[in-house]
Amino acid sequence: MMRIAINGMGRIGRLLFRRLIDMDGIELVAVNDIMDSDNLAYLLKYDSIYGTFTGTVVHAPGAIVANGKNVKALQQKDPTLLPWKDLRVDVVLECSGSFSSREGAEQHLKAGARKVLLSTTGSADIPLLVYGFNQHVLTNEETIISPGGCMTNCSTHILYILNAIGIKSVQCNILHSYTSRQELVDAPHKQFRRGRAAAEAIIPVEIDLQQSLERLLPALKGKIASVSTRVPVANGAMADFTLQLEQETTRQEINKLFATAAANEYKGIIEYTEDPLVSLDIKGNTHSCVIDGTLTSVVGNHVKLIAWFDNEYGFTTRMIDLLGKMA
Ligand SMILES: NC(=O)c1ccc[n+]([C@@H]2O[C@H](COP(=O)([O-])OP(=O)(O)OC[C@H]3O[C@@H](n4cnc5c(N)ncnc54)[C@H](O)[C@@H]3O)[C@@H](O)[C@H]2O)c1
Repeated sequence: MMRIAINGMGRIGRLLFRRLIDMDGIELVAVNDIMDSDNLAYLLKYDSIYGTFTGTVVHAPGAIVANGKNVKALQQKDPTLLPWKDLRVDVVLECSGSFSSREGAEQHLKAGARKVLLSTTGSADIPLLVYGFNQHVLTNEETIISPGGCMTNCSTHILYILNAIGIKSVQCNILHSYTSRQELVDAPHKQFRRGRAAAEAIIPVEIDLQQSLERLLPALKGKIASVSTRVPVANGAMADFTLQLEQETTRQEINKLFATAAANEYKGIIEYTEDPLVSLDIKGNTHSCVIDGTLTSVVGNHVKLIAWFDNEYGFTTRMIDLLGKMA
């Protein structure tokens, strides 16, 4: 039985809670957030994206009881003060977004956890393991690991597969639902545009996707540019890749490449579809990316490829996959 704690019960932390509570081989022993646990229990029960929890979830003093299982609920801002040693926590799922550097994540180890799995890319000194790409390099020695972000999980496979033809350059724009790292109404923000009303505008934001892709695919260093455009929907993302390949290709060749990958070695990681999807259709999809073959277009060696993903559900699926490798 792997003993798990979740630090940061936001969108990602709560979705992991819902998915892990009844999972074989997992014991969810504690959650921690700076917010009150009765509020967390309420948000676990009623979710604006994925609907009402199908089991039972109630708040008890110092605990959240879900499907009859008692999960300790802590309210501690400083991770070094968390009782991970007493609770014999094997892995902390660090989902607060506040401890994504090595120094930050190490605080959970100091508190007595054996290992930490981030919910984002993290600093460059933390091993970056994208499930379905390089998770096999994980050794038992690693105590802090990163699964990449949702955008990295989508893009890595696509660029790796297309680089079999040869990529000269790639421009990537991830059209992404708004997140809590934006403001709902206009407010001051270090990245000015993230401070603009999230549900009112199409908002380009700076991202670190290029850096993580260059770490994973060093052969593409200097060939990648990326931006994310936040759009007024609460869930879902559409990645739009424009590539110059080393040689001319066809729409049929590109689609065949991805349809074959999805049906074989990338089964469960990549999906290929020719259905006329919109972003809502991707809700609850467990794949890292869903290639939309209807939108592939090619002019000579110039390729446009579109992939959908559920930034929450698809991503937490990969975190859970990676967790399974952390025994
Ligand atoms: N939402 C997404 O689509 C998505 C996808 C992939 C990765 N991520 C990454 O996951 C992380 C969390 O994202 P989110 O969307 O769940 O954010 P969120 O804002 O919904 O949740 C963050 C939670 O952490 C809590 N928190 C803040 N400081 C804390 C502290 N010191 N100790 C404990 N808890 C604390 C907050 O109260 C909140 O409940 C971020 O790093 C984000 O980049 C998010």
